[in-house]
Amino acid sequence: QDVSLSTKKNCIIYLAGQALPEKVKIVEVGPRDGLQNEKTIVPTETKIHLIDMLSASGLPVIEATSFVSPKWVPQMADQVEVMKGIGRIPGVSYPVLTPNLKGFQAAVKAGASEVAIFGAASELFSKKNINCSVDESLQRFNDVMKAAKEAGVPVRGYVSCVVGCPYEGKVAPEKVAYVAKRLYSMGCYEISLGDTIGVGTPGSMIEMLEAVSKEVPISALAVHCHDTYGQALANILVALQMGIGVVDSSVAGLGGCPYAQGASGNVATEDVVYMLHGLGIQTGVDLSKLMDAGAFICRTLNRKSNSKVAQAVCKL
Ligand SMILES: CC(C)(COP(=O)([O-])OP(=O)([O-])OC[C@H]1O[C@@H](n2cnc3c(N)ncnc32)[C@H](O)[C@@H]1OP(=O)([O-])[O-])[C@@H](O)C(=O)NCCC(=O)NCCSC(=O)C[C@@](C)(O)CC(=O)[O-]
Repeated sequence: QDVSLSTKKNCIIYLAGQALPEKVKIVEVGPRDGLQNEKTIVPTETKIHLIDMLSASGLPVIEATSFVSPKWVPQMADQVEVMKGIGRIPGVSYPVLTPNLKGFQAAVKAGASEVAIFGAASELFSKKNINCSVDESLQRFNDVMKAAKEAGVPVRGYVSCVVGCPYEGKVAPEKVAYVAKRLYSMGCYEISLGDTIGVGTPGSMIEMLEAVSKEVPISALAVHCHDTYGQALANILVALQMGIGVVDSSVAGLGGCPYAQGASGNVATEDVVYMLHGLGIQTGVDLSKLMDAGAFICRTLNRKSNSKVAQAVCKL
């Protein structure tokens, strides 16, 4: 079954009268967000092979690993070996998570040329995830940002729990707007808005995006949707309708945050690419090669893909 760009001829860049971006940048987070919660340690060679396959599929950004404490996230303890082992394709970016200056310095030493800092709109989640309050985290991120500016390293910013928190419940859009604005003002070139536990619906997404877009330009926003309640593609679609052109996703829908009980994987990259190509939106991704990467990691982890597209074409 051909699920490539066969629908491209019927380009619809308007959907129900609303303009959609002609191109979308996909930020593949599978090797980091997808694997960080795996109970069994995934061999470093497997991680490297996965990243190399994802690179070959045409993805422009692949979040490779994180420079966090191995006591907190043991699965990412081989971050240096991963960074040294991957075959980098020119034009592809391989950012890594850095929660503090220590992580930033180690990342740069290992060859990272882009990093991401990660905050939250919820106090309790911030405490559980990075062991500090939201304001303390912003202080730490300032230090990272200062060092990154000196080193000429671009920094992406995440805000977690943008519509709901596993510990606090509903999160007010103003809180999300506050943290997003602080990250943007300190110099993050892009702010990724994470529905960490996948509770958002198009209604709550629009409310949150309206509040955030008053503080941060739409052109600097990305959405990062987990698919716990099966709402991710609908939520991404409303973000596109609001003009957002950057979408985070995880091959085979792998993942979940270790500090967010009940969080399932990110939306599957295969499903996002299928939807975008069906809408006539360019991504530069070869869906067939992407599915090969998804099939490889599912085979290796001995599990079924969470991608509906992969299930439909039996590349499990
Ligand atoms: C932030 C800390 C380190 C604070 O942890 P802490 O315990 O408060 O840190 P500390 O400064 O007191 O140091 C304690 C120990 O950690 C070490 N340490 C300190 N920093 C580092 C570092 N960078 N790399 C390696 N080691 C580090 C430090 O050297 C020391 O080692 P010891 O003396 O005990 O041997 C910790 O809480 C942590 O590592 N948290 C990471 C949590 C994480 O990775 N969560 C998942 C990613 S976020 C996510 O998934 C959400 C997202 C982004 O996808 C978006 C969404 O979906 O919402």
